[in-house]
Amino acid sequence: MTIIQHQMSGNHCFGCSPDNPHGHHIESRWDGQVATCTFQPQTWHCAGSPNFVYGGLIASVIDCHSICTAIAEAYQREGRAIGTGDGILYVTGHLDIRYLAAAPIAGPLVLAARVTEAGARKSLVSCDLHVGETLCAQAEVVAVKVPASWGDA
Ligand SMILES: CCCCCCCCCC(=O)SCCNC(=O)CCNC(=O)[C@H](O)C(C)(C)COP(=O)(O)OP(=O)(O)OC[C@H]1O[C@@H](n2cnc3c(N)ncnc32)[C@H](O)[C@@H]1OP(=O)(O)O
Repeated sequence: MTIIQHQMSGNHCFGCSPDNPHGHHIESRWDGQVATCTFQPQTWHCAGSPNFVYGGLIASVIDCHSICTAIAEAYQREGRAIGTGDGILYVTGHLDIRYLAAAPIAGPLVLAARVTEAGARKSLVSCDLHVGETLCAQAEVVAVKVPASWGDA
């Protein structure tokens, strides 16, 4: 399955660049409809309790995974392999997360995202985050298309 981040050059993102030494290095696997991501939290990613994952970390991985899903779907809509031809870039316009159950720090966090609506300037992405059988968070993301030069600004 295609790893979205491995197809894109010039990616400095804290959440998903393979080249950012301080980042989370998330990897989003795209099957043409759904993108999945598995993220293993570390003990220092905890919330007030050492046993549960910090909500900001959950937001971070959902954000990045969802935007990369929007990017992958946009390339597909144009009939191009990810990262080929003129760059396609989306940024987060709106991130709406419902934290439904505390996520055990033992993880792993398993994310599944899909584009639910796609327009010329924005895409809506829905993302679920499970640990085991438990749906811990559910998010709706507005991904807004920006010029590829945004990545170099
Ligand atoms: C190659 C590497 C790739 C790596 C992936 C990186 C993932 C990183 C994810 C991030 O963290 S990105 C960083 C956090 N986000 C930002 O910094 C974005 C800051 N905001 C902006 O730059 C602008 O406000 C934005 C580009 C989002 C919108 O400005 P525009 O002037 O381009 O939007 P415009 O007003 O023309 O609206 C275009 C469409 O988007 C919609 N829209 C814009 N901002 C929105 C918003 N905030 N919420 C909801 N919808 C929004 C707007 O309604 C409209 O919808 P319609 O086409 O249906 O009319």
